[in-house]
Amino acid sequence: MTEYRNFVGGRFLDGASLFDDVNPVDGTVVARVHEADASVVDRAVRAARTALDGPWGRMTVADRCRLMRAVADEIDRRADDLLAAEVADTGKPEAGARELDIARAAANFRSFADVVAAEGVESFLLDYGQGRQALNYAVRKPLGVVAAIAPWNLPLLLLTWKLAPALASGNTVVVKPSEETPGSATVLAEIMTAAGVPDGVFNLVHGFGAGSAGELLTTHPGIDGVTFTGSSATGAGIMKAVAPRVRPVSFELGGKNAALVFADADLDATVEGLTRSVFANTGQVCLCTERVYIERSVFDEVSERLAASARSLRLGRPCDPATTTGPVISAVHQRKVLDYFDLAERAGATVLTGGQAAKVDSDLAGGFWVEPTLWTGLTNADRVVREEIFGPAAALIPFDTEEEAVRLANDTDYGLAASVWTTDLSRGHRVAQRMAVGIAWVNTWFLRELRSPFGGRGLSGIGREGGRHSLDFYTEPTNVCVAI
Ligand SMILES: NC(=O)c1ccc[n+]([C@@H]2O[C@H](COP(=O)([O-])OP(=O)(O)OC[C@H]3O[C@@H](n4cnc5c(N)ncnc54)[C@H](O)[C@@H]3O)[C@@H](O)[C@H]2O)c1
Ligand SMILES: O=C/C=C/C=C(\O)C(=O)O
Repeated sequence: MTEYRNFVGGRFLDGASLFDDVNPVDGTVVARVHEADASVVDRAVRAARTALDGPWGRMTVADRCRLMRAVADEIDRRADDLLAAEVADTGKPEAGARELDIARAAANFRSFADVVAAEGVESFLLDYGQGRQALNYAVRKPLGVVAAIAPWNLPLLLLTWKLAPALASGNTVVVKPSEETPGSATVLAEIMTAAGVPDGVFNLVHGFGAGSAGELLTTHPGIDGVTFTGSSATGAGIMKAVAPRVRPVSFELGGKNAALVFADADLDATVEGLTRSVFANTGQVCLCTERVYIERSVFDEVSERLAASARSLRLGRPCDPATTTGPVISAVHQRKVLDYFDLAERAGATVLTGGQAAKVDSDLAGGFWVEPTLWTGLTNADRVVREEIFGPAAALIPFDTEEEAVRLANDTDYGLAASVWTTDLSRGHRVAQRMAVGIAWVNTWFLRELRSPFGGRGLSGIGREGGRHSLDFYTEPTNVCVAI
């Protein structure tokens, strides 16, 4: 049986206890995971501090960026091992995981190597009277020892989205992957060593959240900042944990994302795009659409075509090329999603498609399967339309005017993403700019420019990461003012 160990100061360490790593496709145990206790977490934070004060802390930007590219190359070389670990933990279809999760991990490191290598020094000449001048320049220094806590939906993509800028900026890290998906982060530890990243720069602790490695890490006095991706509730808990020491946080949290479909949209492209935006990764992407507002004149046509597209999705084994959709991550999450299915029906929803636990082959019956689901007959007042489900489901709601569409879309406590579908690009720009979100797509979805600001507002997060925006979190500028 595979065992996933903690990785501290360049060595794999046993944990105080073991927990099961379950494959959501069939409910079988695929590995045993070493849970880090307080002593292992403390050793990891100390190793990170020691590394920061060692050769890594004195490394030139050019050498660090060279190492980031070496990590990306090693990710490419170990792609099959990363894919196997990610698929065993998540049950997601192999083709999609290779194309998105694994490929983006390498791209994240290359993107931030480019950003850091190109980053200059911000400077200003101050004229302060009688011909006198002062030169101001801001040098960026690493934040220090960064705690990176990742979720289970895009484990490697989201972990490396934090790791790449953190390491490229000269920090050292202690990462805590989700207890549901320990595998790819453990392979990444091997990759770091193989790429030449010095011992102690990358440390990995396994475990759970409150009362386990996650909370032990965020409350550790040796942590200089926390970057976290996960639920809004957990984000709030982490804010409390770091508040006594006033440590900075960067949060990518939940979403309740809207799509606006106008009557003049290219309906073929829109139905294809919406099918991806609602059901990608079995709806377990914080950017997924869970509210689809459709101009009334095309409401019936779009609803019927979207339902037909959802019914064409194929739930099955990750290795089957015909599989489009995997299970949800766990029995607990399956119950949460099914409870929302029940809530929708109690709220009077019409189930266009889905609404139940999915029927699968007997050898998969131990897995956590749900039907891709679409509802009509709900409103913004319903809990199912206000609360994040984080599963393969969306409510379809009609609108009559652009103003009404904008109001409905922005009527949420979240603020992560939106998509606007129209062939009138003036309207596309106008409506996208009015979305109270971090990222608004027009006639596309989940198309990512890694240098652009990415993140959410309200319950969807704090801060932006991406390109130079990541440097605002992972570095601390010191402005030097020199009287000339
Ligand atoms: N905005 C994004 O980019 C994004 C990405 C993925 C998931 N999410 C959100 O995350 C949720 C689903 O993912 P999840 O169930 O893994 O989220 P989660 O918040 O339960 O867990 C995320 C991570 O935080 C850890 N954790 C939990 N409690 C903690 C605590 N008190 N202290 C420290 N660490 C703790 C977990 O062990 C895990 O590693 C959904 O709400 C989804 O929208 C957001
Ligand atoms: O589930 C959340 C997905 C987040 C995606 C990113 O952070 C990204 O594409 O960089």
